[in-house]
Amino acid sequence: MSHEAEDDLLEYSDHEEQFQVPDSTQGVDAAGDSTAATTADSTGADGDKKGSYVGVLQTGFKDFLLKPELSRAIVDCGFEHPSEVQQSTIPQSIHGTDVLCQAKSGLGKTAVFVLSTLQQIDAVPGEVAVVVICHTRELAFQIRNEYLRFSKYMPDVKTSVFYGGTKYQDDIDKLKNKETCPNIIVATPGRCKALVRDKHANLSHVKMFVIDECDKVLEKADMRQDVQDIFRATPREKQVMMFTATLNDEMKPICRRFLQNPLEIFVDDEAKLTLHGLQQFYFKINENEKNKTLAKLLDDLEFNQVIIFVNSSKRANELTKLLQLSNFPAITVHGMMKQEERIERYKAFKDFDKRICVSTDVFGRGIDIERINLAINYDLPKEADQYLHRVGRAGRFGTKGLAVSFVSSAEDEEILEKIQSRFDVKIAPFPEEEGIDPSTYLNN
Ligand SMILES: Nc1ncnc2c1ncn2[C@@H]1O[C@H](COP(=O)(O)OP(=O)(O)OP(=O)(O)O)[C@@H](O)[C@H]1O
Repeated sequence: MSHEAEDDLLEYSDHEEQFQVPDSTQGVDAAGDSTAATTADSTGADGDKKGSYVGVLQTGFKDFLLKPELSRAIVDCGFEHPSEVQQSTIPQSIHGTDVLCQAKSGLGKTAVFVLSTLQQIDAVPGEVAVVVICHTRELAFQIRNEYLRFSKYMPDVKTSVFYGGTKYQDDIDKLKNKETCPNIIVATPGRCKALVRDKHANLSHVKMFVIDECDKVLEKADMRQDVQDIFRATPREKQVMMFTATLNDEMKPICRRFLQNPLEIFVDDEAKLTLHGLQQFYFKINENEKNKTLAKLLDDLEFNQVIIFVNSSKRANELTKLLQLSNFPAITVHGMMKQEERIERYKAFKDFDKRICVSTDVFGRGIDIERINLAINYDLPKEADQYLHRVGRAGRFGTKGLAVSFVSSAEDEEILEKIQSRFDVKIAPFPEEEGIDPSTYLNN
């Protein structure tokens, strides 16, 4: 089997789709909306301003005493105050402590590991010091871009992204040349494992190992095995950090096998995973009413950008065609597309060139598109956790947003019930008569 064919199998697939008392001595509850943070209402005077949600913490990034080149980049990125999860994690993670961190969607988990690794890195040419693993190619691409943003004033630090569906030889060439060999690798498990197995990636100098969306990455045996193989190629002594918004009790011990005496940050109550800036509604309709309802929503609602989730690549293609025929300028991203095209479309959506994106769960987690204020579940996901991740694409970093889900079967109704009871969120019938005041879900 060719490398590409092989690691394609091991990446996240569309069809794969089918919370908690801190229990460590170092456990901390950093749900992200307890005490201080809830006092900041995202609909307040400057409530639309990104980051204002967490401003009440009254701490600044300067309190972390980061390298000046990192502090400068933080200012350039427009980060004023650390979010609660950043506040509770960074002071220890920058000193090498292992971390297992659960915090709700969109509140800046990425910056925790990007800043921590950049703070500690000693970039030796030709040596890989940091490995970051995540479950999808677009997320890997996005994380690499975060590294580029924050290492802007650290010219010696080189970061590369490796994932399946691209030319294997290009990765090999990059790794074998001391001038281009990255100090930080961001990768999906399949490609990274192949590079390690074939001895193109030397991980013997790795000092920090990160798994983003760790519950997803370690959930299925094949991906977990790949990560274990990569992990084994790194030295025993290193810092390991893991992040996710959802972490059930079965996954915790699996994650802990990779960790030594970690700082554990859990959301002690699943209800706290609810995003308060996000309004959530449903339509109970038949399957054959979905298209008409969707078109009406897209006409009636005011959105900056919208993401529409479906449960298969085929449905994504069909729905996109239909929307285009109705003059909605939609694009689609799913796992059955050429990789370059996937990334091109991700960029077009991220750069606001496109406003409507139909996607499978390839975009269901981790993807951060600032202007999405509307998430639609054309198909309801099969798991309550996945609902939380999907709707979290809207309402990032305390901004406002709207989530609308179509419920069209008895199975959907059960899932809706589960979501509401587990996350203590009220998902109301969509108010068709009175409509929704756009100021409640539209960010300035
Ligand atoms: N302190 C901060 N101030 C302002 N913006 C921030 C801050 N921290 C993070 N952000 C921004 O918030 C957005 C969400 O961050 P990020 O993608 O890291 O969230 P996340 O916790 O990983 O979410 P998810 O669980 O959905 O993956 C990003 O656009 C990021 O740049």
